[in-house]
Amino acid sequence: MDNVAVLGAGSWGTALAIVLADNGHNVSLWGRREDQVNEINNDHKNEKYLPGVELPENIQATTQLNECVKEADTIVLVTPTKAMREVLGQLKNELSSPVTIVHASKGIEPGTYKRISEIIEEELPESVLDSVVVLSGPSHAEEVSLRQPTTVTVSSVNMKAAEKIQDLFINQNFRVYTNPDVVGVELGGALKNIIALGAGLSDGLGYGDNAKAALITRGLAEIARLGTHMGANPLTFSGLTGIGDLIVTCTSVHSRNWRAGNMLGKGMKLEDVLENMGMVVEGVRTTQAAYELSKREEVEMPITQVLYDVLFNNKGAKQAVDDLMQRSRTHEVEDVSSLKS
Ligand SMILES: NC(=O)C1=CN([C@@H]2O[C@H](COP(=O)(O)OP(=O)(O)OC[C@H]3O[C@@H](n4cnc5c(N)ncnc54)[C@H](O)[C@@H]3O)[C@@H](O)[C@H]2O)C=CC1
Ligand SMILES: O=C(CO)COP(=O)(O)O
Repeated sequence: MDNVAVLGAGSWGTALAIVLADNGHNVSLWGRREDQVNEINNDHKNEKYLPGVELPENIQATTQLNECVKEADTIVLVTPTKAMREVLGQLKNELSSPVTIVHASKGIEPGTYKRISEIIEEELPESVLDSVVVLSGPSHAEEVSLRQPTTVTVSSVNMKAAEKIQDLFINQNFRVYTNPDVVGVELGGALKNIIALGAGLSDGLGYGDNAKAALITRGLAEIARLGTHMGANPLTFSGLTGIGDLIVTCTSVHSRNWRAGNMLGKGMKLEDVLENMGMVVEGVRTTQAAYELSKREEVEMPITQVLYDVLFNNKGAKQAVDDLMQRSRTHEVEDVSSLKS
């Protein structure tokens, strides 16, 4: 039985805390709001993020970061990508010996184009960082919290650390695989959110399954194109953290990215969509980061490009789909294997 600190008491942090608590670990969950922490400790609920779900009693929440991490053998970071540097800045002051950090967030930082494991390594000194492990895959919090069958992948340059984290999380409802390709695992998880926005947008416009299948397939092609260019193993994109997560995010009503795209497709403005959601929609910032990175690296990403124009340049949703359909003709498979279209 381990002591595990989970930083981020939103949907995914709370769902992962449930998995860990089901496995018998002592879980300390860090939240920002006093009322939410009281609700978790006294009523064993987190109604805003996981309505109707009863939380195990071995999850104890706190607003005090030092309290949360002081006994922790492992720290699981599950705040939005935007908050990572701020949270790591606070965490650095609370650590005195090396600890394994697991992160389960999905994004790329605009401006630096860093993956989250790179941000962690930048912000935490080696003296307090044992290993970084990424946890990713097709896993909506709503289903994980109901103990529905789910599979994820953990990845690290230190495979012993990845296996330790596999042991920590795995149970009969939550099957955990390992993969040494950190770059591919992180990029697959981050970039699929862009395509999910596109799938929602297409559904919002009233287009059908043909359009969605096209977005998923051609989306995977551009994810793999950027990913392999950045050093990922192409095979990772046919796994759980590639096509697996792409399918679940593009087809599930649980997906915040899909829902945001859907509202955009129905004509809502981005700022109203984000306000309406009240939860993180990682795909918006990731679209900006991936668009800029693809320009810098000269990697063609047509879906990302039109999504960027919809989000940041007022392009209409229908016009975006028309633009994709009217691109100059190209090969299909060559496009992936030669990394050029
Ligand atoms: N919800 C899901 O099913 C899944 C989410 N993820 C990823 O997990 C990450 C977190 O997502 P969710 O939990 O769903 O988001 P959420 O919107 O449900 O919750 C985010 C939580 O982070 C907290 N937070 C925000 N800024 C913070 C800051 N500066 N300091 C401390 N806490 C802060 C919020 O108060 C909230 O409790 C995202 O990167 C998302 O892509 C990954 C897999 C599944
Ligand atoms: O990453 C997820 C499922 O694997 C969650 O996706 P959303 O952030 O779109 O809800």
